[in-house]
Amino acid sequence: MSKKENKLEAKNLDAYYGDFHALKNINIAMEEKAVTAFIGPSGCGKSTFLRTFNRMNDYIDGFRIEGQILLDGRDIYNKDIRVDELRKEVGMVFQKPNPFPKSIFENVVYGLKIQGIKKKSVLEEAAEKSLRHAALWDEVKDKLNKSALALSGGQQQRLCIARALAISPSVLLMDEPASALDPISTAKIEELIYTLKNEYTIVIVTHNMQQAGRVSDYTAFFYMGELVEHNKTRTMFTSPKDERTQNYITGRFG
Ligand SMILES: Nc1ncnc2c1ncn2[C@@H]1O[C@H](COP(=O)(O)OP(=O)(O)OP(=O)(O)O)[C@@H](O)[C@H]1O
Repeated sequence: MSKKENKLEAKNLDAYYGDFHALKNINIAMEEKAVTAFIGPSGCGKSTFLRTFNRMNDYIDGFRIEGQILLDGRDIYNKDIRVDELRKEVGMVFQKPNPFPKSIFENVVYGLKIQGIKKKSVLEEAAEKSLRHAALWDEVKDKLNKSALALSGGQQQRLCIARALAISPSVLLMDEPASALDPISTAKIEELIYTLKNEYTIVIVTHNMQQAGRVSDYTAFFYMGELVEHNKTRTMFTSPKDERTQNYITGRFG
């Protein structure tokens, strides 16, 4: 099998919140249609780094980057990049499920409606496809017009994944997507991530090392704003190269 292309890359990336140097000379290339987990102790920069891939940090006063973030080889911080177009390509799911106070159906088709798609049959088809993809269809198909807020936390998170998938991204960023969920819902999200990687490039921030071991092909370990080590997950967990990685994965700090 030929080697997969690099979907996402960071080159000599530094990031700052005002004077605070949050990410220090990060270099990484992430394969397409693979799952990469970002691990590391609290405050080491995982979420900051994740958010650079869809420019979510742009909203934060005083935040700036140096270096490059490439999506399919294109620098997404270039002046000619439209951020709304970028976010269609790079979807995001957050730690706490954040459905809108609308019906299940309206949540899923929200992004499509913003794009101006009005035709009912197109929206219905997209809603079903996305909900099936997010492994939620069977649980909600008879109550699409009910409020999304009446769903369980785990269902709400899968709904948010369906909402992200509806706009056909190629990358899915997930910031601790299961940390607010019970073990059964967590297992469902993990299974889902495993199936989604056939079609999407997935980057997941997780505090749970077992979870990183279960769902990811590659793991990147961050420590105090540095990328210490990036390798195949199995290699990283069995024979880490750096002492700091070893200390972290054996629970000696963090
Ligand atoms: N909006 C902000 N303004 C200023 N500093 C920030 C901001 N967001 C994050 N930071 C700082 O940047 C550093 C990295 O934070 P980040 O949230 O990326 O870490 P993290 O590894 O994701 O942590 P956690 O695992 O606790 O979520 C921390 O020192 C944090 O205090």
